[in-house]
Amino acid sequence: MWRRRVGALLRSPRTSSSASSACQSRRHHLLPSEEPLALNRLARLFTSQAGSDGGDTQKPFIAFVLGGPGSGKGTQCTKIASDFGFAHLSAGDILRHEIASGSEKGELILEIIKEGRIVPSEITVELIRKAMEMNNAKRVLIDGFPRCEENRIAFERIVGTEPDIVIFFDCPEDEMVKRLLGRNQGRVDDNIETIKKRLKVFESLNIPVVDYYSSRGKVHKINATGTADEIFEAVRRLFSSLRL
Ligand SMILES: Nc1ncnc2c1ncn2[C@@H]1O[C@H](COP(=O)(O)OP(=O)(O)O)[C@@H](O)[C@H]1O
Ligand SMILES: Nc1ccn([C@@H]2O[C@H](COP(=O)(O)OP(=O)(O)O)[C@@H](O)[C@H]2O)c(=O)n1
Ligand SMILES: [Mg+2]
Repeated sequence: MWRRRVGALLRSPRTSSSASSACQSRRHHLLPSEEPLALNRLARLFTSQAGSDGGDTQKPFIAFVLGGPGSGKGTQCTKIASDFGFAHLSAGDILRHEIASGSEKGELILEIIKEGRIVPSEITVELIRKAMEMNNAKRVLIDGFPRCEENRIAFERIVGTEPDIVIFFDCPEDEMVKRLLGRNQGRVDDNIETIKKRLKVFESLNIPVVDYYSSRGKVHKINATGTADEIFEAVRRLFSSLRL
């Protein structure tokens, strides 16, 4: 079974203390009252899967797509999805969708995104898990996640698997800033003040995740300068070489 059994999940610690402090203060941690609900839902999922297919579900091929804000993750993921048959799950889009739903959780997410900080991992991972479950795709791109060690550890704990590969779009800061200021999608975080904060968060919290996966031989670094089509040529070469 590619996902961890629920008993093991219930026994695991929520997050190690070093992991929780890795992202930021725990001020906005998931409300304690919400966790049992999440675990109950997970328990139901495991029960129903065991009944329908004997307990085993095929593990999808998972690619985490990382890079600084404006490095072109979303642009390249759209192309990969269309040419290589991947589902594209953008963590940022999933969080913005939750904001648009008008939920209480959405209000909290909005405040965090405006400040360029990272949303508590349990919230993001639970939303990604649900999106993966609904999608049920065999090949999945998870764009903009994990943003920090706490994200990474929470994914492993809640979804119970690791990515097959990690794509890292390497782009100079001045180019990222130029692209973000020209993005023009009306995003609350595409202003110079928030962009500076996002770049700091990227350096201090996201690069360590890239380093972690590099040490495990999973990272494919792509030079993200040049036109989107030029960059996609390198991406295409990489995906064509994978055993999917
Ligand atoms: N290679 C590129 N050259 C110039 N602009 C680009 C390139 N790739 C993407 N863009 C533009 O830069 C902005 C940020 O790209 P996006 O794909 O949203 O990046 P990310 O998801 O990493 O923030 C968008 O307006 C996009 O159209
Ligand atoms: N794993 C994630 C992804 C995004 N986010 C939040 O959502 C914002 C926008 O993320 P995004 O992936 O859409 O941003 P881009 O890098 O695509 O510009 C981030 O700056 C974070 O505030 C998060 O908290 N955790
Ligand atoms: Mg994006």
